[in-house]
Amino acid sequence: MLSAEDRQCWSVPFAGRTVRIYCLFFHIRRKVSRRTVFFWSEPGRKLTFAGLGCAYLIESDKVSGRYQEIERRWAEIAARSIGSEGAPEYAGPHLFGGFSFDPLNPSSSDWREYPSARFVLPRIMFTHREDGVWITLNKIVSEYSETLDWQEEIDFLAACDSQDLSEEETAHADADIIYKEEISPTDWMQAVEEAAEAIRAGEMEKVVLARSIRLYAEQDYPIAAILRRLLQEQTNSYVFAFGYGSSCFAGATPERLMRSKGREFHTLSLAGSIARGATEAEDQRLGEALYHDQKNLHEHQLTVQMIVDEMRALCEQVDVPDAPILHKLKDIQHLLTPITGWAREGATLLQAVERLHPTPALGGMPQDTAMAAIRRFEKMDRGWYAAPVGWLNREQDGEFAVAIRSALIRGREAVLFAGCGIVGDSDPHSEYEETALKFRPMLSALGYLKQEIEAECCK
Ligand SMILES: C=C(O[C@@H]1C=C(C(=O)O)C=C[C@H]1O)C(=O)O
Ligand SMILES: [Mg+2]
Repeated sequence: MLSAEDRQCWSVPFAGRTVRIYCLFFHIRRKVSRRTVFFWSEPGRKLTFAGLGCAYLIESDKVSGRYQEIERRWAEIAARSIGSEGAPEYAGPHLFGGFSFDPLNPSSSDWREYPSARFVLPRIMFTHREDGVWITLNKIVSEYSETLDWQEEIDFLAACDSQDLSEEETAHADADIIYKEEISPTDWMQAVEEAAEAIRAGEMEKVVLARSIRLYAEQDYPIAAILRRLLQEQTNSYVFAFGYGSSCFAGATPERLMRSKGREFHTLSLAGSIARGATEAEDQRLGEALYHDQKNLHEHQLTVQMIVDEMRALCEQVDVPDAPILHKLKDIQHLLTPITGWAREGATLLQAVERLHPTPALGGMPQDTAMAAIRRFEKMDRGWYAAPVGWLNREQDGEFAVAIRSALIRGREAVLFAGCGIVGDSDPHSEYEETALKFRPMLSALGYLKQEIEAECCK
């Protein structure tokens, strides 16, 4: 165990100096192309993981059965892990990865590095908690392997020089945007209107429609600096990044899908949104308006209903409060209902993920009709956007969040995603405005909002 000098900043004393974990990882990735990296930090930042390299890869291109395949293959490896006895709970072998939103939707070239399911046991993993920092090294060995040799990992970590690292630390995220591309707002609002009509005609109850914005910058986007900004600005959200090959999918999502520890299962319904106010009084007024707004309550309640039904199938006992609470983030406030359960014997985290995904907060209701409507109306590939991403430990416990407020970044190009729940009385213009709020965390991390403000000031 290493002691952290500056616990607030995810710093570790390493190779004679203090480095920030996210810098270390994304810096190394930039230097050594085609590296696999991930980053995961819980809301409140009590637990942060960062991983580098791939000791073992588990993928599935199955349309159905992808959750079972990942679970089965991880259980085989995890059951045979040696050498980590006595490691603290959050160190030792952990598996990180995610699923695509809709394996039935044809995949676009943007998402070529993000298949239907991809999970990685990292070669090197940092765990950062309030009580310390651990480094885990993973290697797959067979009964014929000779002595274990970690020299390669150690040399690899020692190879990053401090000067380059400090450059990465100070690199600011404000890449100049030279080009912005998005689906025409009128076309998107037209799709929302058609979806709302289909709902009023009784075809379904709710569907979540998303849109994307594509940005081209003058230089490559600096991933470490983008993560630093997300960590600083989105304190109530999970900050995540999955870097495969030349791409990095990163974001700051407030939405837990499922966390399991033994038989304790924790999930939530997060749906229904309004802006934050410029003053405390305005903020309170907006919060009150959201809390009593029938359209938003309906959007929220459909999600609660589906999650509670699925939780009842998985759990012996399910607890759900009668009313939601307000959940305030930097740019937006939501309705949130926490839902907990005591799992039936044998129920697993990935079974829960399979049952819940997509909840009506990301898909709609009924699920199948909503998925077909998304394919018809959206005309884009969501890839891993709005899909489950997270981690599992050796006991098959872990946590998954849905990857919203996110962007797929490749070199100088970034594609951002945001969506919203459409119900019968949705107003296309307000839904468009709601997606605009949901783009803000990533736009700000990419340095775009600052430029917009500067442009406004210069007018
Ligand atoms: C789909 C997104 O957000 C979801 C939709 C919400 C809504 O419509 O009110 C609220 C939270 C999320 O469950 C997104 O951020 O892209
Ligand atoms: Mg909404």
